Amino acid sequence: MDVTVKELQSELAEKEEEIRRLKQLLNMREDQEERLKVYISPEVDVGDKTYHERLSNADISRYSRQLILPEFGVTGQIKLKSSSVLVVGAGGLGCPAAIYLAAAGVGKLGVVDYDEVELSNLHRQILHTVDRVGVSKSLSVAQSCFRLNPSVLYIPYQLQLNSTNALDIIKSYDVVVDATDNVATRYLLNDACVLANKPLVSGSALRFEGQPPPPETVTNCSEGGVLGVVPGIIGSLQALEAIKIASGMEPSFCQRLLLFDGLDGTFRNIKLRSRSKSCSVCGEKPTILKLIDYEQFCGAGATDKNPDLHVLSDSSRISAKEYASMLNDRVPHVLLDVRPAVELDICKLPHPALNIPFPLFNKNISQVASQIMQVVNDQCHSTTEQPDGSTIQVVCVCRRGNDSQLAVDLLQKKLLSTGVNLVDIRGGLYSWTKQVDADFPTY
Ligand SMILES: Nc1ncnc2c1ncn2[C@@H]1O[C@H](COP(=O)(O)OP(=O)(O)OP(=O)(O)O)[C@@H](O)[C@H]1O
Repeated sequence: MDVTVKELQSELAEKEEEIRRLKQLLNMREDQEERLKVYISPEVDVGDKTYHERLSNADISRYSRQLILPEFGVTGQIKLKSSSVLVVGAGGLGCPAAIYLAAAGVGKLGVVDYDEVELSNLHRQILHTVDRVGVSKSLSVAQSCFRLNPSVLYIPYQLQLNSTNALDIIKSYDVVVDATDNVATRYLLNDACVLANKPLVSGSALRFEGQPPPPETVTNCSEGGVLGVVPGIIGSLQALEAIKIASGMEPSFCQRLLLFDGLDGTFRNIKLRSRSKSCSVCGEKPTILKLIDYEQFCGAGATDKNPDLHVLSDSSRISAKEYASMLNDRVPHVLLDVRPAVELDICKLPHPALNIPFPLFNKNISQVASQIMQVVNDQCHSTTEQPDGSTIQVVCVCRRGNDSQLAVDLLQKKLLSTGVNLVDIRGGLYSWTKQVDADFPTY
């Protein structure tokens, strides 16, 4: 009975939250419509596209500094105002891209993102705010842009762009900006834009670099890290390119790739080879005539959410709570932390740990295994047997409980004959915060 009441309460809370968000969206749309009546100049409707013939006085004041640019001028502004841009991804790249497109006066701005704002987004996803943690990212970006320029029509899409919905959404926009963070969506957007004949402006930013990384090193901001200003620079460049295309100016990166290195402050501009006649998407005899399953094609998910690995059997895993009891009971063991050294400065479990970052396991497992055995032997006075005859435990931990499993798996094969008992902490430091110490930081 209790469970049912709890379930109903949580369902009710979810519904209330949904109603709150829908009300927010409705208010925003109503407000927008009101202001649009004041701001928008006379329009001529041609099919499903709205063309503006002239600029209002408010437009002239607002855009005056770009109107006096001979390369852009009134013609460019009117074209921009008649155009629509879809920004896919409302994160580190999408925020700067969207705000500059809105500020410059694009006519319609669509923003796609399935995710919600998290605290760890705010150092670089600068249109979201502390009070919007938990709110839809696409809505949050639309709200921030609306505050800057209410004359733009904003369409937030809280959904994951996939092979089923992509063409339908893309077809009502003139330019598409890829501000996502995973390979499957990048392929999807490429093919969808070729099929729909829409220009695509792609960008990527990781660590200190604004460039696509080599496939074997593909990671994401959550794993690889990123200095917030780097996506700011790349997203702004994407906005510039999209504005040029939408306003009828010459694009700069057609068949070109710009590489940015924030560590040494350099830009490199690389010429790409021209369209291949044999390309299966845009070649002379294309074989891809409709969107395919890009997650399967890339062998990777279309979100950067890390799936939980299940590599070890239950007997090789302990919970964070069980480890806390081990510490409490002073059970002798070796704690092996496999996170990169830089992450140890952020937080550590309350027990001295041997730190061997996980990439070293793949590089030289023999050396790693002997390093661990040395520490185990030192601790047990040259024996793996404890006074009561049981074997000593090596407890492996990482941030989320994926690398720790892979590390234990590799070590178990290597140390099979030594009698060392290897386990990992299920869910890593995340579950330590959840199960043992709510004050322990998560990152
Ligand atoms: N297929 C997709 N459809 C809609 N949104 C997408 C899709 N793929 C990625 N995104 C969105 O693109 C954005 C990419 O931005 P970014 O990498 O800065 O954010 P993040 O995923 O929140 O970062 P972190 O890795 O720190 O969690 C994310 O908000 C993500 O939800």
